[in-house]
Amino acid sequence: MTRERWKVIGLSHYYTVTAARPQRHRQSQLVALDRVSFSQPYGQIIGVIGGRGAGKSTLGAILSGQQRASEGLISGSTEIKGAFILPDHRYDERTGESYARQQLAKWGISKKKMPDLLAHIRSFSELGSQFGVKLKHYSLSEKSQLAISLLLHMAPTTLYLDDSLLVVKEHFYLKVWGFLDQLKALGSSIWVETEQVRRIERYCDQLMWLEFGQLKQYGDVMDVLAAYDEYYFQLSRLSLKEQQTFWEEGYQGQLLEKAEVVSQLVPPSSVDQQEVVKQEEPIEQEQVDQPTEELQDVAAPSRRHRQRPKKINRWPLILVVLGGLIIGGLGVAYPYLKASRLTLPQTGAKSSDRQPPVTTTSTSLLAEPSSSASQPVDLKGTYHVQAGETLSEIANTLGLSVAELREWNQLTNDHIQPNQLLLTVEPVAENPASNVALASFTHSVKAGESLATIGAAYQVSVAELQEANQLKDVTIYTGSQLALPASAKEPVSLTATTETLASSAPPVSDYVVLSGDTLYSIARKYGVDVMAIQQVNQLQSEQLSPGDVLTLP
Ligand SMILES: Nc1ncnc2c1ncn2[C@@H]1O[C@H](COP(=O)(O)OP(=O)(O)OP(=O)(O)O)[C@@H](O)[C@H]1O
Repeated sequence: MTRERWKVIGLSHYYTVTAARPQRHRQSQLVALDRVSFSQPYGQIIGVIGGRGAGKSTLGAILSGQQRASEGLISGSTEIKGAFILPDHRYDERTGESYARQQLAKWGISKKKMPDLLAHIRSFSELGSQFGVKLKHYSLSEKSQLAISLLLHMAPTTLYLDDSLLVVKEHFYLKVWGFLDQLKALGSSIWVETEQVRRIERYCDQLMWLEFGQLKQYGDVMDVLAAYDEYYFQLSRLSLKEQQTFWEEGYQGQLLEKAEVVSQLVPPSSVDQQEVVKQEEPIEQEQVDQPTEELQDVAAPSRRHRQRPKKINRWPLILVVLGGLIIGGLGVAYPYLKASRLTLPQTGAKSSDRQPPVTTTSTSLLAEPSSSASQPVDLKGTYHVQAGETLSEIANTLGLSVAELREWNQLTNDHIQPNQLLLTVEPVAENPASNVALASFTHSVKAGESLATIGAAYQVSVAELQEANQLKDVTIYTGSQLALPASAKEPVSLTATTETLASSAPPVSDYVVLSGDTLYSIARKYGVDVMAIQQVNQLQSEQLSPGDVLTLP
């Protein structure tokens, strides 16, 4: 029986993202990793692949101890973790040798072993006399050669390597792989993230494929590659616009929205322009290199006991309503998807319907449109407004009065929009907490709500809402009725959901000052103000010493 080195269970990671104008600093939690679980035997090279923003680097940062996960458990011996990181500008004034010496000291290499190791690193890196030159004079490939040589000579038991940073000449690249093979033989777990899977495919024992924070497939290299190729082949057949929508929906699906400060609904085009402020939570290597063979909770301490977004049982009434709808021959259309023949919901890592990750072999993006989806049919008791129609025309057509339509739809005037869904029966009961008209199974849009916030509340994706309402974009109007898709669950108060998340957001972390750090470099790294750091820490000067612990504002 193969002994597993790693067992990772339900690894999730959230980032707080803040959209700048025009959304007035709306905050969301981005699910960068969504309950990823896997195990890995000793001495293997795992290739990590996936589209943009799939969560690869986040996984790497967690596995290599650069970052703590929001949730999840990792078992296994993890004595020496290493990630391939190029020296940044903080080290500009150091020579390659002094940088290497400092890193080795950080990793606990004794003074006795140091000269020997430095000599090996100098030779392996092929830097020669440049080893004694300041890093600010190094080219990218020279920095890359230095960093990888250092890392390999640490013989880490767990190593995460982002292939795209390995900007080296071919012969050096091959030399690195030769070394990796030796480490593998010693039992190291090696993770190589790559954009060019063909470049590393032959070296890998297994492939891990992530998309939108979810584990899509993990296992045999050829199997995963076949599925991955097919997925991207199908994607490439879509038009550029459809591809953009695909990526946008995937990203939106990862967001747990905070509904509050949305002053107005924003059309999709403006989403592209939004500036996302990333909040990083790096931690120091030494803090996490704790040897352990136990299953350990890898979440940040403050978040270990956080509540997950509330799990809601399926609303029994939905079944009743749905039964009726299905029998009534409900058909919904999603014109965009129909046209593209692309089923997107599985690709969006919809935060609200997150399932325990499964290794899936189904990767086809294509689905034949079902016959029931070919003709848009309104939900029973609702009416989709067509372009140019007025409220009184609709009332006439339906044999209703304008007053009835206004009352049932809570309209304060007769203004209606194309595609707006109107209730055409009197709501039987209203659940004030959920804002749902039970009779018709619709949601009345309130000011400040968006498809994403409504989707989060009912645990459906934006795409599903668009499909149910024949919406080509995400524009919705206050007061209008939205049809809820069949998969909608009992709504939660969105504020409660987002508050739970917000309260579990990472606290302001402490930073341990490293040699070479300055107040300015720390401030720049964490996007905070130098004076703010001074104030919070009551610093009288800018003088810092390695080992000082700073509270970051
Ligand atoms: N510090 C951060 N703050 C906020 N969001 C972040 C942060 N770091 C990453 N993200 C977001 O998390 C998601 C996963 O990012 P990650 O870098 O792990 O993906 P990736 O698979 O490495 O992407 P790529 O291949 O594009 O580099 C992305 O949507 C990214 O925008």
